[in-house]
Amino acid sequence: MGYRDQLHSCKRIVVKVGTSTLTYDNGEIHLGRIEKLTRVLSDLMNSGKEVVLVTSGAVQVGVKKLKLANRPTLIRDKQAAAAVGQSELMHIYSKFFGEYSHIVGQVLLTKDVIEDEHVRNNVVNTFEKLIEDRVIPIVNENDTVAIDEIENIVRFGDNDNLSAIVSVLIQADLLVILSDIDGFFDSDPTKNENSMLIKVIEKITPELEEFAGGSGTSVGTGGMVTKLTAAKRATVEGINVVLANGKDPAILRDLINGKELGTLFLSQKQKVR
Ligand SMILES: Nc1ncnc2c1ncn2[C@@H]1O[C@H](COP(=O)(O)OP(=O)(O)O)[C@@H](O)[C@H]1O
Ligand SMILES: N[C@@H](CCC(=O)OP(=O)(O)O)C(=O)O
Repeated sequence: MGYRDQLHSCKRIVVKVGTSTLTYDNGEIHLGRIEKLTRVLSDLMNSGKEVVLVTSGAVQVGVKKLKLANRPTLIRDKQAAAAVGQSELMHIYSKFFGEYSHIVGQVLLTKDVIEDEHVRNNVVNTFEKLIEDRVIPIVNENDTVAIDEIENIVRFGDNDNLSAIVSVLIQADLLVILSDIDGFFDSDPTKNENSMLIKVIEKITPELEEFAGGSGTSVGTGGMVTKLTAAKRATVEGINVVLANGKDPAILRDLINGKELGTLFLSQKQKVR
């Protein structure tokens, strides 16, 4: 059996979608793509899979709703835009999933939920009950409070790592990160046209980490750096991770059917359920 064949039997799937996939180049919300995404995810649910969606986009949707001329740079301005955008984003997901008779539940988290056992258990219990009730949890960082300070640099939001944390907490079988790029390349393809796609990564080594650059767009946040740390976080805990292009969300179905698309980061251990 090839590496890709095992994806077919994945039952619990976390899908992360980034701002660049949810918006047009002009920053407006890409309703057609979100509609397709919800259709594919609804169909996966109907086929018996368990689906959790981790979505970015709150800041950008808020920027457009508030009719701001530019995406804000100040943290407080981004937080305010996210507060406006998050409710709009949920409205859109609820409307589209509702058309396919699926119910959504909003879960706003911070990455430190894993640090306290009591909090962690509450989060897991909420997810398990939503999944049991066939509700699709829609997760985003709680942008009002989620500010990371790494090496004295204040960073706002990192849904790549949040999606890995959620995948580990709920013991997902597969994490799919949908972005605006075909997968992980040996250098940033938006800067180097000779970059080569890496189809399978058996282990994330320091050499591979050197290939990861920042975001290529003004709306994206973490670029490949956060996607790689997320992939590491999930694969060491026994979860396969695929990074793929979300421009056509039907790719999700093809990936699960074993098609060689995107980059597959192989799980580093057998998962004990
Ligand atoms: N080695 C690499 N392989 C692929 N993309 C890379 C690499 N290094 C940097 N990137 C950049 O990362 C971007 C995707 O990250 P990001 O803009 O944060 O998207 P998202 O909104 O989906 O999280 C790509 O468009 C590309 O410009
Ligand atoms: N929580 C923020 C997104 C942070 C984030 O990780 O963005 P992205 O790099 O587009 O996945 C928002 O909803 O706008």
